[in-house]
Amino acid sequence: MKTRHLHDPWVSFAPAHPRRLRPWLNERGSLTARLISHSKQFCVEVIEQRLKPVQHDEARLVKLNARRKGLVREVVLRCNGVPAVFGHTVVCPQHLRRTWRFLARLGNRSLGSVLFANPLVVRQPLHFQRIDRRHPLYRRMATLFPDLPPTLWARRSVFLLKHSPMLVTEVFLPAVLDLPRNELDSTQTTPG
Ligand SMILES: C=C(O[C@@H]1C=C(C(=O)O)C=C[C@H]1O)C(=O)O
Repeated sequence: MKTRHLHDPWVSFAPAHPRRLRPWLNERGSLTARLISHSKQFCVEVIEQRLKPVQHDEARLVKLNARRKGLVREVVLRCNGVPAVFGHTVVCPQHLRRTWRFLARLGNRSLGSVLFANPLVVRQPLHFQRIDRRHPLYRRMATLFPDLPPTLWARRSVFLLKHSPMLVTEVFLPAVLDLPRNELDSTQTTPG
């Protein structure tokens, strides 16, 4: 069922267009795995991982008092050396001591390689938003990438482990559309 909340710009359905982006937006498995399967070379570039203020809607999703700082991990997922996805992950610091303690040692390994390997991790539904310079994540990306298009598609979801939430937001850069299709795409193309 499609839901659009009056004051929440994140929607529960992926857009129909751009058509070539849909398989990426709708990917329910690891985005890392999909990027790897579509590129010759893949790497995670960690931009920063530290305590910093987070947006109120993010704080609410990770059960963080909005006046406190969250642990924020920002990465660029590069395919064949080209930035393809900007990853922005938020957790409440108190959950770093136990549930999400692996984050301290993750480094430039993909978060997805750990999350999707743990059967106890539950992913809540994805939500989507087309962001522009009015959104703080877009403005953050503008400091990292020259010549951004005026709008970018983003998706986010909460990963739960022992009732501790981790909010993962992924913003898709134009280079994703240039990645070659592969044999999986023909079986997984979203109809319509
Ligand atoms: C959740 C995943 O992990 C990816 C890797 C990230 C990281 O290393 O910080 C962040 C966002 C994700 O795109 C995934 O691969 O699906």
